[in-house]
Amino acid sequence: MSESEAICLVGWGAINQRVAALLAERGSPFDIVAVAVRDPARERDDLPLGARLISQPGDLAATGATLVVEAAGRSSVLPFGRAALAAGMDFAVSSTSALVDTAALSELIALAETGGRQLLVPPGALGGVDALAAASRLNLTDVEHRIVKPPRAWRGTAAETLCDLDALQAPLSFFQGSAREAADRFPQNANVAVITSLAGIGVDRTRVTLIADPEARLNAHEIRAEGDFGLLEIRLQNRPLATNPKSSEMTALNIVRLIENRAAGLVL
Ligand SMILES: NC(=O)C1=CN([C@@H]2O[C@H](COP(=O)(O)OP(=O)(O)OC[C@H]3O[C@@H](n4cnc5c(N)ncnc54)[C@H](OP(=O)(O)O)[C@@H]3O)[C@@H](O)[C@H]2O)C=CC1
Ligand SMILES: O=C([O-])CC(=O)C(=O)O
Repeated sequence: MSESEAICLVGWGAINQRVAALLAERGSPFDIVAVAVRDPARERDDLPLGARLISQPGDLAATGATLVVEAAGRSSVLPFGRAALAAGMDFAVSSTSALVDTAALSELIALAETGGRQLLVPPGALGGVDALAAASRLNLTDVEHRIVKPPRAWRGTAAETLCDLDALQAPLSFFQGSAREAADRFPQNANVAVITSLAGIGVDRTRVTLIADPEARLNAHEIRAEGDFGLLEIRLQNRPLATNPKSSEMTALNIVRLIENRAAGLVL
């Protein structure tokens, strides 16, 4: 790999802590120069060596980062995305539910284009997004995304108002609707549906089913797409992250892949 790149992480939760740990373990030549958190006064003894804490989007410009990686939450995407792209940094989004807001998405894309930078959407907890995005160059007629997670991954979400998660004896489909509805109602679990939508036929035509399965131990994503290219069927079963059962290990791995690819001679 070539010379190191300066990175700012927005959010210091399950995903970004795992990203930092994986980069360090792998000896990847990247400098995490800053971490954006909501409360910089709170002590954190596990920060990457040399990283400074910031809290405001306006603090980004002085960090010297060239890539900003968001894994914080939906409300952080627009302010940090705006600030990063306006400061000439690329911006990678994890809380993709924020991108159902068409005006916000258009604004970020326009900022990226004006500044010659990129708004990056890594595959998150998914795989096969490349094939879906390629397939969308021809006509796609149908895209469905089913998300199957153990009940504990749905705790603290609107699923609790739709079913009794503790009483489940068999898999229960508690939501069916568009990717837009799924992302708006389940922003902690349905970011992936927006990624599928952006790669495929958009947030209003992508059909989403959410399932709580008492036998499941892993977070599963099943995508089925049909179109002029043929038929795509993908089923991924991801290990949840130790510190957040809603989020999958694959999300951190895909960010590590994005980061390492920026300096790699061979890009995969
Ligand atoms: N694209 C995808 O496929 C996936 C996306 N996600 C999404 O990625 C995001 C991160 O997930 P995960 O790491 O598991 O979540 P966590 O809850 O573990 O961590 C999020 C962290 O972000 C911090 N935070 C929240 N808002 C802000 C803000 N405005 N500025 C700075 N920090 C902030 C919180 O810190 P504190 O509360 O201390 O301020 C918290 O530590 C979530 O939105 C999640 O829904 C998750 C899985 C897959
Ligand atoms: O990690 C996952 O399996 C997906 C997820 O939480 C999301 O899309 O928000």
